[in-house]
Amino acid sequence: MSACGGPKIKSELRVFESADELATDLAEYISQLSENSVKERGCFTIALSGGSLISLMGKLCEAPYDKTVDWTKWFVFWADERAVAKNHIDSNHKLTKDLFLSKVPILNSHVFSINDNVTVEEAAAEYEFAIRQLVKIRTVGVSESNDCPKFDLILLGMGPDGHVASLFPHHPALELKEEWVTYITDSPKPPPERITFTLPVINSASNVAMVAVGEEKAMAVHLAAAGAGENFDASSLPARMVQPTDGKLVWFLDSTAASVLDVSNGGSG
Ligand SMILES: O=C(O)[C@H](O)[C@@H](O)[C@H](O)[C@H](O)COP(=O)(O)O
Repeated sequence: MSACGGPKIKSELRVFESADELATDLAEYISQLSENSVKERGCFTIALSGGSLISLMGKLCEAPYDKTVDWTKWFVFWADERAVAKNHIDSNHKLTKDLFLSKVPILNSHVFSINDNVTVEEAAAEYEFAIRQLVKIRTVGVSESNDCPKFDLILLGMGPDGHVASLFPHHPALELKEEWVTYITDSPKPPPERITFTLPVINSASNVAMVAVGEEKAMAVHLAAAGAGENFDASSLPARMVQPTDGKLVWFLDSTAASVLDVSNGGSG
């Protein structure tokens, strides 16, 4: 692995020769954050996205993590979900259940999936309400700088267009300041209807990990992680708008996704 940081404060870039090496480090990173949160707060709140990220988390289900992680203290959320039935092939819940949740002893009552039986508008409102209840009792922490939930870790994939969660380039959802969870009906990546965390929630997390593998992500990684010109329109690249206020951002990249980066400019921030 080579490590370097971009110009942003509190961000780190981790570049790996292969997706397999990335997956090994990602499992260790998540397990360490889980251990720290359980020690400090008695629980670990983690929000997941869809895509290749979930299979890259696979090593967490293997030794030693299957035994060493305190799974009963995990509370699982989704940073975004597609508006399809929970058993549909496109469902992020199904993906996570098949590849992860079915393999580790996380309590069912600690898994906060998004309602697939109502409209996206209702599902987003319901999800935000559920998170508000958990913030009130401090199962989910609260940001010191605003009243946003402070997840211990939000894991995000990134599309070649720089979208994260279901926040797409130039979409009005990028501008939302008050909402914690919103919905869209015009996703350029199918399916069109989705529910997503907003940027204020993502940027209030204690830790955000952005995970990207593959050459098709290289240009977006370069622009989002390493910097772009001053006149760069941030809304054209949502990944660049991921800048935790008080938390730490770590990029996990394979060498192809990092191929356009100039790592010589790096250094942990
Ligand atoms: O549900 C989704 O579509 C996502 O949460 C989305 O933001 C995903 O993480 C990226 O598109 C990266 O996906 P890949 O890693 O599969 O390219």
